[in-house]
Amino acid sequence: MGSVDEIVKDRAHDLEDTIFVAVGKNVEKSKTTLFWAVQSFAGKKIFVLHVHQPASAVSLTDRKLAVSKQKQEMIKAIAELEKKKMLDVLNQYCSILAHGGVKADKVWIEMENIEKGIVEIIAQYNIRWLVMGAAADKYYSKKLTGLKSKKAIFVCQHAPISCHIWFACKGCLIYTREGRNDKSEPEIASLLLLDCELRNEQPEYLRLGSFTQTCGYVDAVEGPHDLEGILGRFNYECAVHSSQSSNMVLRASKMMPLIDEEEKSKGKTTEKPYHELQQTIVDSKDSKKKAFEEAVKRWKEEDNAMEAKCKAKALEKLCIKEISLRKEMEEELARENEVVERTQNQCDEFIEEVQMVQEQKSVLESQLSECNCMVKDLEEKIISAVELLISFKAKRDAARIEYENAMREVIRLRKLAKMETVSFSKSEILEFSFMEINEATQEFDPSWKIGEGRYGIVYKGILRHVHVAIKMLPSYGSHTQLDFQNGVEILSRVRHPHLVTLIGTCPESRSLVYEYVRNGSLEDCLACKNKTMPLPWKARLRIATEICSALIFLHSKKPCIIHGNLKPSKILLDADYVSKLSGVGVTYLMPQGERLGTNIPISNRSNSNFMSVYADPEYLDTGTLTPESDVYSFGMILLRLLTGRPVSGLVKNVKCALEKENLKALLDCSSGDWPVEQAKMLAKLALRCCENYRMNRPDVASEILCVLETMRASCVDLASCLDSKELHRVPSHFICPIFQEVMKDPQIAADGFTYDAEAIRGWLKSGHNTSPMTNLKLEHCNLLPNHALHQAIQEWRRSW
Ligand SMILES: Nc1ncnc2c1ncn2[C@@H]1O[C@H](COP(=O)(O)OP(=O)(O)OP(=O)(O)O)[C@@H](O)[C@H]1O
Repeated sequence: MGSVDEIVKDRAHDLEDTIFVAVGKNVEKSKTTLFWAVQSFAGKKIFVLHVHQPASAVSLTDRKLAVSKQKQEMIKAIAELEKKKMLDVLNQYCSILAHGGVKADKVWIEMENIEKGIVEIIAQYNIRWLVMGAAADKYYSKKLTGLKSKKAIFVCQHAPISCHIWFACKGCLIYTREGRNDKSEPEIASLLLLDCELRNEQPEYLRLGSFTQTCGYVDAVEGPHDLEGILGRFNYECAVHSSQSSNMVLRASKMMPLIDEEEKSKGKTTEKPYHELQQTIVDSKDSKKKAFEEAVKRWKEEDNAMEAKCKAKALEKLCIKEISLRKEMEEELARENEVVERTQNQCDEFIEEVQMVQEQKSVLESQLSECNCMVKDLEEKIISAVELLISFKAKRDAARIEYENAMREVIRLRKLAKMETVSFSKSEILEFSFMEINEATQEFDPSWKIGEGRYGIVYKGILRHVHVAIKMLPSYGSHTQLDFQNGVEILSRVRHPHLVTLIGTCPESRSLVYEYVRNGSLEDCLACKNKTMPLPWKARLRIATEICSALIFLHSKKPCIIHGNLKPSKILLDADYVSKLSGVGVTYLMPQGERLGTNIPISNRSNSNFMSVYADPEYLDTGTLTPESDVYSFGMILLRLLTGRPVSGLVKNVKCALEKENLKALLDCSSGDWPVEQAKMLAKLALRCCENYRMNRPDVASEILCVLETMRASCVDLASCLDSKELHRVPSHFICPIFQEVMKDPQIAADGFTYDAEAIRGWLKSGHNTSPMTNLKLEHCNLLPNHALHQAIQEWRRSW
C-alpha cells in the first residue's frame, strides 16, 4: 500500500477523474457507500480512502481504565488486529472492485481525528471529488435529506470549497455539497446525471425535486422527462459474474451514447421503442441488485470468517500469553510459598523467644517482689535506726548540757579555790595506809616502777580504783613526821591545771600519791622515747605557755613557792598532751641539808652529777632559791624546746646563731617549720631568762607570759585557719559512730565496729543487744580496747 503522497503523485495527471470514497470501520455502511460510488461514477478511478485512528487514540478511555498490564497489552493487541482487519477489508474492497473492472486503489492514513484527517487530505491534495457516508444505515429513510453523521457534517462544513462531496446512506445519495471548480460544466453534469440515474431507485428524490435542492447547479437539468436523454448519453454495462464463485464484479465504464453510435455504424437512424430500453434498464438494475446482494452476502460471510479468524488468532495469542502468565504466576506462587514458609519459621522462633522472655519476666517479677520485701525491711530498719539515732542525739545533747553544767561548776569551784586564801585543812588530802600503798604498787613490784629521782623512786599504782603515781621519799631520821606533814600541808594548797595534783600521802611510808599522768615527761617526748612522734612547734609553744602560767601561780603564792628543780623531766604530759608540772614543793619535804645543791661544796657544784644543767648558776653559787631561779631553768627549757639539742653550751650557740642571723639552722626541724620571727623572739626571750645575773632576767608574770601569750596568739591566728581546715581533715575512723565525735577511748564491740567506750556502754546499758551499725544481734557484750586507734588519735591530738 502506497502513501497518499505517492499515489496522488502518480495519479496527478488524472486526479480530475478520480473519485475518493471515504470508508469507515463500519464495513456495512462503507460497502453501501462504496457501491453507490462505483455505480454512480462508472469509469472513474476510485480511491478507497480510510483514515485510521491509531490504537493510542482509539483505546484512550480503555487505557485510562486499564488496571493491569495484561489488559493494556490485550487492548494493544486488539487495536493491532483491528488495523490489520481494516487493511484486509480495504484490500478486499479493491480486489472485488478490480474483479468488477473498476480501477480501484486504497489510501491509508493514520490520524487521531478522522473528520479532520479527511478535511486535511482534501486540502493537501486538492481532492476534487469525494464520496462519504451521510448517516448510519439505521437512520436511513426516504425522507432523510440532511446529514446525521458528525464526521459528515464536519467535512461538509470544513472541506475546501473546491471539493465536490456526495453524502450517501444505504446506497442512496442524501446530500451533495457543491464544489466550485474549473471543470467543464458538461462533465460535472454528466457525473451528476449519472448520480441522478442511480437515484431512480428513489424516484422521490427526483420527484420531490430534492436533488435540485441539494445540487445547486442542476438548474440546467430538467425534470424526470429529461432522464432518458441523459441516460442515453451513458451506457451502463453491468456484468454480473457467476454467482458460484460468489464474486460480483461490477464494471462501470463511461458509456458512449449507444443509439448514436449504432446509427453511425449502421449509417441509418433506427428508433428503438422506449419500453424496450426501459426494460433493459430494469433488467440491468435487477441483475445489479442481485449481484449487489450476492456480493454483500459474500462480503458478510468473508467478514465473519475474517473476524472469526482474527478472533481465533487473538484468542490463540491470548492463550499463549495466558499460559506464560500462568507459568509466571505459578513461579511467583512458589516463591511466595517459600517466603510464607520462611516467615512461618521465623514466627515460630519468635513465639519461642517470646515464651522465654515471658519466663524470664516471671522470674524477674518474683525477684523484684523479693527485693521489694527486702527494701521494705531495710526501710523499716533504717527508720528504727534513725529513730535510735535521734534518741541518741537527744541523749548526747542532754549529756552535753550536763557536761557543760558540770564544767561550769568546775570553773566556779576552781575560781572559788583560787580565791581561797585560807590553807586547806589536812582532811583535804587523802591519807593512805602503807598496806594500801603496798597493794597499789603490787608490793612495790619493780615492773610497776616508772622512774627514780634524787628524792626517791616513783611507782605506778591503782588506789581505790584510780591510777596513781606514788613517790616514795627517802626516810631521814632527823626529819620528823611533823615536818613531813607541814610540808604536805604546803603542797596541798597548791592546785593548778598545769600542776600535777597531789591526791594524798602515806605518812607511814613517807610517800606522796599523785594523779597519774599517762604520757610521760617532756624529756621523754623530746627524746622520742618509745618511738613517739616528735612534738610539733605549736605544741611546744603551748607547753611553754602552760608551764609559764604554772610558775606564775607558784610564785604568786604566799609564801612564794619556788619549784627549784625545773627541767623537762618534771614536765609531764597527760592524755591530751596537756602539760603538768611535777615535783612541786618536794624540796620543802627534805631536810635543809638534803635540799638540792646545798650539800655540795661550791667548788664541786658545777661538776656534780646531781647538779642539773637547768639549775640557776646564782642559786648554785649562793644556795639561795629565788623565783628568778625558776626563770633561768625556764629559759633553758625554752632553748631546749626550740632546738631539741642538749642544753650544754646551748646558750652560747643560740647567741651566736642569732648574731649570725642563722637561728634557723639550730631549730629542731623535726618539730615542723617554726615561724622564723616567732622563733627569734622566743630565742631572745630564752637568752634573757638564762642571764647569769638574776637581775637581768625578765619577770615571769609581766614579761615572759606576755611575750608567750602574744606569740601564741599570733600562732593561734596562724593556726586557726589551719585548724579550720584541719578540722575537716579529721580522719573519719576517729569519729565515734554513735556520738559523732572524736573518740576518747575507742573500744571494739562484737560487731567489729569501734565506738567510744562511753557511747557503746551507754548503748548496751540501755538494754540493746544489737549492733548500732548493722542492727544485727551482738554475739556478746564484751568490749576490746582499740589500742592502735587510741594511739593514732592521741598522736593526732598531740599535734595540736
Ligand atoms: N605523777 C606522775 N605520773 C606519772 N609519772 C610520774 C609522775 N611523777 C613522776 N613520774 C615519773 O617518775 C620519774 C621520776 O620522777 P622524779 O620527780 O622522782 O625524778 P626526776 O625528776 O626524774 O629526777 P629528780 O627529781 O631527781 O630531779 C619522772 O621522770 C616521771 O617519768
